Amino acid sequence: MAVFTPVSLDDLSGWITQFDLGQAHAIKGISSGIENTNFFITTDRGEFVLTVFEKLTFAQLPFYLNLMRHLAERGVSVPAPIANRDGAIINALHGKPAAIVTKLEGASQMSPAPQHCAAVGAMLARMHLAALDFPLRQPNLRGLAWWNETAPVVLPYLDTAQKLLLNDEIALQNAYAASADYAALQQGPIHADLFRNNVMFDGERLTGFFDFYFAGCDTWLFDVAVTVNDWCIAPDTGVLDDARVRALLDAYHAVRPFTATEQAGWQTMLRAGALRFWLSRLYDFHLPREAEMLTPHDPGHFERILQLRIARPAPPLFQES
Ligand SMILES: Nc1ncnc2c1ncn2[C@@H]1O[C@H](COP(=O)(O)OP(=O)(O)OP(=O)(O)O)[C@@H](O)[C@H]1O
Ligand SMILES: N[C@@H](CCO)C(=O)O
Repeated sequence: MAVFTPVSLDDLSGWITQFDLGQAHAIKGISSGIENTNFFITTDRGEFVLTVFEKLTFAQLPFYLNLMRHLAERGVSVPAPIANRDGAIINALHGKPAAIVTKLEGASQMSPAPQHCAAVGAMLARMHLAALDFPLRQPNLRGLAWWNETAPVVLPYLDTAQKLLLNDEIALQNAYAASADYAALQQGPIHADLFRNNVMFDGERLTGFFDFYFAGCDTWLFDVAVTVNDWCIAPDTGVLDDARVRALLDAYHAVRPFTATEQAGWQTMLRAGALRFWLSRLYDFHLPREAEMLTPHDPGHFERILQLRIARPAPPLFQES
């Protein structure tokens, strides 16, 4: 279980008195996360999620938590942060920043059908639009600057072919990011990590997006690419499934129409989406942090996806008439 910071019921009982949540009755570590330490907690007011942030700082967190609050207030279904009696939503626990948010109903849909992908596409577009007037600005901290910093750190662990793939892709993405086409892409706050395990479904009803702790300001197209690269593939091979790609993109397009510039950048952006997670998985694999128990994600999965997106064109963003 990836519990980096243990929290006992005793610890919680003292800490929770600053909130209007009544008494704490239970706390249970959640095993699946790899970035933060998460707990389900039960109080007099019901069930919530407590997150202790392992890497994010007090300075970075207001962006994520206020974005969640902003979206929740605009009817986008995301966990709503709970403020203490002073109005603070980020509070120290064992010397680390921590927050309590509402618990979403349902479970992750790890074998999505086209209708699940359509629900995700539509809500992603609604989320992009709803976040447009969010006043805080923070870059995507796992964006281009981080790729350029991280590539040299992981490069020594790669074989010759992998080094070539990584260096070529970094060069191509730098060139694209410097282009006029890139500058014309729609930007705003994005989720940036909208994998199947960060969305809840109750049957076919989407009950919420969560885990906003990689969110940042970046192109909307990058968010779509990251999402398609996880939701619309054969999990073993990374090959895109056209029916799911079409369902997700058409549903997004119906809410917020894609532009011709986005269409032109789509194939490159799918590669960027693969590169980002290949790099982070390589980093976590070769330079792991200590945890009580931790299984790193397989970097090879996104290496394959990157190779596939280079080799074969994906379905277009939309059909041009
Ligand atoms: N608000 C929420 N409502 C319901 N369940 C939640 C909520 N937040 C987290 N969880 C549960 O906790 C698990 C881990 O949370 P989360 O994905 O945020 O952790 P993480 O460490 O950021 O993980 P990763 O970065 O690996 O996706 C989720 O898979 C989900 O089951
Ligand atoms: N979604 C990321 C983990 C960080 O949230 C991955 O699958 O590598």
